[in-house]
Amino acid sequence: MTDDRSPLSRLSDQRVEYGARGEVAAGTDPFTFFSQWYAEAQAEIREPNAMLLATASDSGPDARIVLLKGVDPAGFTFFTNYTSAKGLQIAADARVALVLPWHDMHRQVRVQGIATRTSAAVSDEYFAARPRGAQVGARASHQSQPVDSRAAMHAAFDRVEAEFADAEVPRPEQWGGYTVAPHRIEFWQGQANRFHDRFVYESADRPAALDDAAAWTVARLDP
Ligand SMILES: Cc1cc2nc3c(=O)[nH]c(=O)nc-3n(C[C@H](O)[C@H](O)[C@H](O)COP(=O)(O)O)c2cc1C
Ligand code: PXP
Repeated sequence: MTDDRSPLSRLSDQRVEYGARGEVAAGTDPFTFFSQWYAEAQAEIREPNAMLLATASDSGPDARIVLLKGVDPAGFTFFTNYTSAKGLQIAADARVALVLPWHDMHRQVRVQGIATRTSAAVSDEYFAARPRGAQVGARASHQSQPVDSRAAMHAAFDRVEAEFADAEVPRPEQWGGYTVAPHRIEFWQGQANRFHDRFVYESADRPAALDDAAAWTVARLDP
Protein backbone atom coordinates (compact mmCIF):
# COMPACT_ATOMS: atom_id res chain seq x y z
CA MET A 1 0.00 0.00 0.00
CA THR A 2 2.95 2.36 0.56
CA ASP A 3 5.09 1.59 -2.50
CA ASP A 4 4.07 4.21 -5.11
CA ARG A 5 6.37 2.66 -7.76
CA SER A 6 4.17 -0.40 -8.13
CA PRO A 7 0.71 -0.23 -9.74
CA LEU A 8 -0.20 -3.16 -7.49
CA SER A 9 0.27 -0.95 -4.47
CA ARG A 10 -2.66 1.26 -5.56
CA LEU A 11 -5.43 -1.34 -5.91
CA SER A 12 -7.38 0.48 -3.22
CA ASP A 13 -8.25 3.03 -5.95
CA GLN A 14 -10.29 0.42 -7.82
CA ARG A 15 -13.94 0.67 -6.99
CA VAL A 16 -17.06 -0.70 -8.65
CA GLU A 17 -20.44 0.36 -7.35
CA TYR A 18 -23.21 -2.23 -7.36
CA GLY A 19 -26.97 -1.99 -7.28
CA ALA A 20 -28.09 -1.32 -10.84
CA ARG A 21 -30.13 -4.53 -10.97
CA GLY A 22 -32.51 -3.64 -8.18
CA GLU A 23 -33.49 -5.58 -5.11
CA VAL A 24 -33.97 -9.32 -4.98
CA ALA A 25 -36.57 -11.38 -3.16
CA ALA A 26 -36.14 -14.98 -1.99
CA GLY A 27 -37.55 -17.60 -4.34
CA THR A 28 -39.66 -20.58 -3.33
CA ASP A 29 -36.95 -23.25 -3.32
CA PRO A 30 -33.23 -23.18 -4.13
CA PHE A 31 -33.63 -25.11 -7.38
CA THR A 32 -36.09 -22.58 -8.83
CA PHE A 33 -33.93 -19.69 -7.60
CA PHE A 34 -30.75 -21.19 -9.06
CA SER A 35 -32.42 -22.09 -12.36
CA GLN A 36 -33.63 -18.53 -12.78
CA TRP A 37 -30.26 -16.99 -11.93
CA TYR A 38 -28.38 -19.46 -14.11
CA ALA A 39 -30.56 -18.63 -17.12
CA GLU A 40 -29.81 -14.94 -16.56
CA ALA A 41 -26.07 -15.63 -16.12
CA GLN A 42 -26.07 -17.68 -19.33
CA ALA A 43 -27.28 -14.62 -21.23
CA GLU A 44 -24.69 -12.27 -19.74
CA ILE A 45 -21.59 -14.14 -18.57
CA ARG A 46 -19.03 -15.71 -20.89
CA GLU A 47 -18.36 -18.89 -18.91
CA PRO A 48 -21.06 -18.92 -16.23
CA ASN A 49 -20.31 -22.56 -15.37
CA ALA A 50 -16.75 -21.78 -14.20
CA MET A 51 -16.91 -22.13 -10.41
CA LEU A 52 -14.53 -22.21 -7.52
CA LEU A 53 -14.28 -25.59 -5.77
CA ALA A 54 -12.88 -25.39 -2.25
CA THR A 55 -11.75 -28.48 -0.41
CA ALA A 56 -10.64 -29.12 3.15
CA SER A 57 -8.39 -31.88 4.41
CA ASP A 58 -5.65 -32.38 6.99
CA SER A 59 -3.23 -30.49 4.74
CA GLY A 60 -5.46 -27.39 5.00
CA PRO A 61 -7.87 -25.59 2.70
CA ASP A 62 -7.37 -25.54 -1.07
CA ALA A 63 -9.34 -24.09 -3.99
CA ARG A 64 -9.39 -24.11 -7.79
CA ILE A 65 -11.78 -23.50 -10.67
CA VAL A 66 -13.71 -26.37 -12.26
CA LEU A 67 -16.56 -26.40 -14.76
CA LEU A 68 -20.10 -27.09 -13.60
CA LYS A 69 -21.48 -29.70 -15.98
CA GLY A 70 -24.96 -30.25 -14.62
CA VAL A 71 -27.39 -29.27 -11.90
CA ASP A 72 -30.41 -31.24 -10.84
CA PRO A 73 -32.28 -31.51 -7.54
CA ALA A 74 -29.56 -33.91 -6.28
CA GLY A 75 -26.80 -31.34 -6.67
CA PHE A 76 -24.01 -29.78 -8.70
CA THR A 77 -21.82 -32.01 -10.91
CA PHE A 78 -18.28 -31.49 -12.20
CA PHE A 79 -15.65 -33.82 -13.68
CA THR A 80 -12.00 -34.26 -12.85
CA ASN A 81 -9.22 -36.72 -12.11
CA TYR A 82 -9.85 -38.73 -8.93
CA THR A 83 -6.11 -38.96 -8.22
CA SER A 84 -5.53 -35.18 -8.52
CA ALA A 85 -4.89 -33.07 -5.44
CA LYS A 86 -8.60 -32.25 -5.21
CA GLY A 87 -9.53 -35.91 -5.67
CA LEU A 88 -7.30 -36.97 -2.79
CA GLN A 89 -8.58 -34.12 -0.64
CA ILE A 90 -12.21 -35.11 -1.30
CA ALA A 91 -11.36 -38.75 -0.50
CA ALA A 92 -10.04 -37.54 2.87
CA ASP A 93 -12.92 -35.14 3.56
CA ALA A 94 -15.96 -35.00 1.31
CA ARG A 95 -17.13 -31.62 2.62
CA VAL A 96 -16.65 -29.02 -0.11
CA ALA A 97 -17.72 -25.50 -1.02
CA LEU A 98 -18.50 -24.03 -4.43
CA VAL A 99 -18.65 -20.40 -5.51
CA LEU A 100 -20.15 -19.22 -8.80
CA PRO A 101 -18.60 -15.75 -9.17
CA TRP A 102 -20.82 -13.82 -11.56
CA HIS A 103 -18.99 -10.51 -11.06
CA ASP A 104 -20.41 -8.79 -14.12
CA MET A 105 -23.90 -9.25 -12.71
CA HIS A 106 -22.79 -8.33 -9.19
CA ARG A 107 -23.92 -11.77 -8.11
CA GLN A 108 -22.45 -14.82 -6.48
CA VAL A 109 -23.89 -18.17 -5.48
CA ARG A 110 -22.21 -20.07 -2.65
CA VAL A 111 -22.80 -23.76 -1.96
CA GLN A 112 -21.69 -26.00 0.90
CA GLY A 113 -22.23 -29.71 0.60
CA ILE A 114 -20.92 -33.23 0.36
CA ALA A 115 -19.16 -34.49 -2.77
CA THR A 116 -19.75 -38.04 -3.93
CA ARG A 117 -18.52 -39.70 -7.10
CA THR A 118 -20.96 -40.01 -9.95
CA SER A 119 -21.70 -43.53 -11.16
CA ALA A 120 -19.34 -45.04 -13.74
CA ALA A 121 -22.21 -44.87 -16.24
CA VAL A 122 -22.60 -41.11 -15.75
CA SER A 123 -18.83 -40.56 -16.02
CA ASP A 124 -18.67 -42.75 -19.15
CA GLU A 125 -21.50 -40.84 -20.78
CA TYR A 126 -19.92 -37.44 -20.15
CA PHE A 127 -16.40 -38.60 -21.10
CA ALA A 128 -17.71 -39.98 -24.39
CA ALA A 129 -19.26 -36.57 -25.18
CA ARG A 130 -15.99 -34.65 -24.78
CA PRO A 131 -13.89 -33.70 -27.81
CA ARG A 132 -11.38 -36.43 -28.69
CA GLY A 133 -8.42 -34.19 -27.86
CA ALA A 134 -9.72 -33.65 -24.33
CA GLN A 135 -10.22 -37.40 -23.96
CA VAL A 136 -6.63 -38.05 -25.06
CA GLY A 137 -5.39 -35.31 -22.73
CA ALA A 138 -7.25 -36.80 -19.78
CA ARG A 139 -5.62 -40.20 -20.40
CA ALA A 140 -2.18 -38.66 -20.91
CA SER A 141 -2.25 -36.52 -17.77
CA HIS A 142 -1.43 -37.56 -14.22
CA GLN A 143 -3.21 -34.46 -13.02
CA SER A 144 -1.37 -32.51 -10.30
CA GLN A 145 1.79 -34.68 -10.55
CA PRO A 146 5.13 -33.10 -11.49
CA VAL A 147 6.14 -33.60 -15.14
CA ASP A 148 9.62 -33.01 -16.60
CA SER A 149 8.76 -30.78 -19.54
CA ARG A 150 6.18 -29.73 -22.12
CA ALA A 151 7.96 -32.18 -24.47
CA ALA A 152 7.29 -35.02 -22.04
CA MET A 153 3.62 -34.02 -21.94
CA HIS A 154 3.41 -34.04 -25.76
CA ALA A 155 5.12 -37.44 -25.87
CA ALA A 156 2.54 -38.82 -23.41
CA PHE A 157 -0.27 -37.31 -25.51
CA ASP A 158 1.16 -38.84 -28.71
CA ARG A 159 1.49 -42.26 -27.07
CA VAL A 160 -2.20 -42.23 -26.14
CA GLU A 161 -3.18 -41.07 -29.63
CA ALA A 162 -1.15 -43.89 -31.18
CA GLU A 163 -2.58 -46.45 -28.77
CA PHE A 164 -6.17 -45.57 -29.75
CA ALA A 165 -5.48 -44.52 -33.34
CA ASP A 166 -8.44 -46.37 -34.82
CA ALA A 167 -10.60 -46.64 -31.76
CA GLU A 168 -12.64 -44.64 -29.32
CA VAL A 169 -10.65 -43.34 -26.38
CA PRO A 170 -11.94 -45.10 -23.27
CA ARG A 171 -12.48 -43.17 -20.05
CA PRO A 172 -9.53 -43.73 -17.71
CA GLU A 173 -10.88 -45.23 -14.53
CA GLN A 174 -9.35 -42.43 -12.43
CA TRP A 175 -11.35 -39.78 -14.33
CA GLY A 176 -14.96 -39.05 -13.51
CA GLY A 177 -17.52 -36.86 -11.86
CA TYR A 178 -18.53 -35.67 -8.45
CA THR A 179 -21.94 -34.42 -7.45
CA VAL A 180 -22.05 -31.93 -4.58
CA ALA A 181 -25.25 -32.49 -2.59
CA PRO A 182 -25.85 -29.19 -0.81
CA HIS A 183 -27.05 -28.41 2.69
CA ARG A 184 -26.46 -24.65 2.42
CA ILE A 185 -26.81 -22.38 -0.58
CA GLU A 186 -26.57 -18.62 -0.60
CA PHE A 187 -27.63 -16.15 -3.28
CA TRP A 188 -25.88 -12.76 -3.14
CA GLN A 189 -26.87 -9.71 -5.11
CA GLY A 190 -24.64 -6.65 -4.84
CA GLN A 191 -26.45 -3.43 -3.91
CA ALA A 192 -25.57 0.22 -3.47
CA ASN A 193 -23.49 1.27 -0.47
CA ARG A 194 -22.26 -2.34 -0.03
CA PHE A 195 -25.72 -2.96 1.46
CA HIS A 196 -26.35 -6.16 -0.44
CA ASP A 197 -29.16 -8.71 -0.62
CA ARG A 198 -28.24 -12.13 0.73
CA PHE A 199 -30.59 -15.11 0.99
CA VAL A 200 -29.38 -18.34 2.51
CA TYR A 201 -31.20 -21.67 2.27
CA GLU A 202 -30.30 -24.31 4.84
CA SER A 203 -31.41 -27.90 5.29
CA ALA A 204 -30.37 -28.62 8.89
CA ASP A 205 -26.81 -29.60 7.85
CA ARG A 206 -28.09 -32.57 5.88
CA PRO A 207 -28.04 -32.55 2.10
CA ALA A 208 -31.56 -32.20 0.72
CA ALA A 209 -33.15 -32.17 -2.72
CA LEU A 210 -32.85 -28.65 -4.09
CA ASP A 211 -36.45 -28.60 -5.28
CA ASP A 212 -37.96 -29.85 -2.02
CA ALA A 213 -39.19 -26.51 -0.64
CA ALA A 214 -40.24 -28.13 2.66
CA ALA A 215 -36.65 -29.29 3.37
CA TRP A 216 -35.19 -25.78 3.34
CA THR A 217 -35.43 -22.77 5.60
CA VAL A 218 -34.55 -19.43 4.10
CA ALA A 219 -33.14 -16.39 5.87
CA ARG A 220 -32.02 -12.97 4.78
CA LEU A 221 -28.51 -12.12 5.97
CA ASP A 222 -27.00 -8.75 6.65
CA PRO A 223 -24.42 -7.84 4.03
C1 LIG B 1 -11.92 -21.94 -16.33
C2 LIG B 1 -11.29 -23.20 -15.78
C3 LIG B 1 -12.00 -24.38 -15.81
C4 LIG B 1 -11.44 -25.55 -15.33
N1 LIG B 1 -12.21 -26.69 -15.31
C5 LIG B 1 -11.71 -27.82 -14.78
C6 LIG B 1 -12.52 -28.98 -14.67
O1 LIG B 1 -13.71 -28.99 -15.00
N2 LIG B 1 -11.96 -30.09 -14.17
C7 LIG B 1 -10.66 -30.12 -13.76
O2 LIG B 1 -10.20 -31.18 -13.34
N3 LIG B 1 -9.87 -29.03 -13.82
C8 LIG B 1 -10.37 -27.88 -14.32
N4 LIG B 1 -9.59 -26.75 -14.37
C9 LIG B 1 -8.21 -26.83 -13.86
C10 LIG B 1 -8.24 -26.71 -12.33
O3 LIG B 1 -8.46 -25.36 -11.96
C11 LIG B 1 -6.96 -27.22 -11.67
O4 LIG B 1 -5.83 -26.57 -12.20
C12 LIG B 1 -6.78 -28.73 -11.85
O5 LIG B 1 -8.01 -29.43 -11.77
C13 LIG B 1 -5.84 -29.27 -10.79
O6 LIG B 1 -6.36 -28.99 -9.51
P1 LIG B 1 -5.86 -29.77 -8.19
O7 LIG B 1 -4.36 -29.86 -8.30
O8 LIG B 1 -6.31 -28.91 -7.04
O9 LIG B 1 -6.53 -31.11 -8.19
C14 LIG B 1 -10.12 -25.55 -14.82
C15 LIG B 1 -9.42 -24.35 -14.77
C16 LIG B 1 -9.99 -23.20 -15.23
C17 LIG B 1 -9.22 -21.91 -15.11
C1 PXP C 1 -7.80 -30.20 -16.65
C2 PXP C 1 -9.23 -29.99 -17.04
N1 PXP C 1 -10.07 -31.03 -16.96
C3 PXP C 1 -11.36 -30.90 -17.33
C4 PXP C 1 -11.85 -29.70 -17.77
C5 PXP C 1 -13.28 -29.64 -18.19
O1 PXP C 1 -13.26 -29.63 -19.57
P1 PXP C 1 -14.43 -30.18 -20.48
O2 PXP C 1 -15.34 -29.02 -20.71
O3 PXP C 1 -13.74 -30.63 -21.72
O4 PXP C 1 -15.05 -31.34 -19.77
C6 PXP C 1 -11.02 -28.60 -17.88
C7 PXP C 1 -11.56 -27.29 -18.36
O5 PXP C 1 -10.61 -26.28 -18.44
C8 PXP C 1 -9.67 -28.75 -17.49
O6 PXP C 1 -8.81 -27.72 -17.55
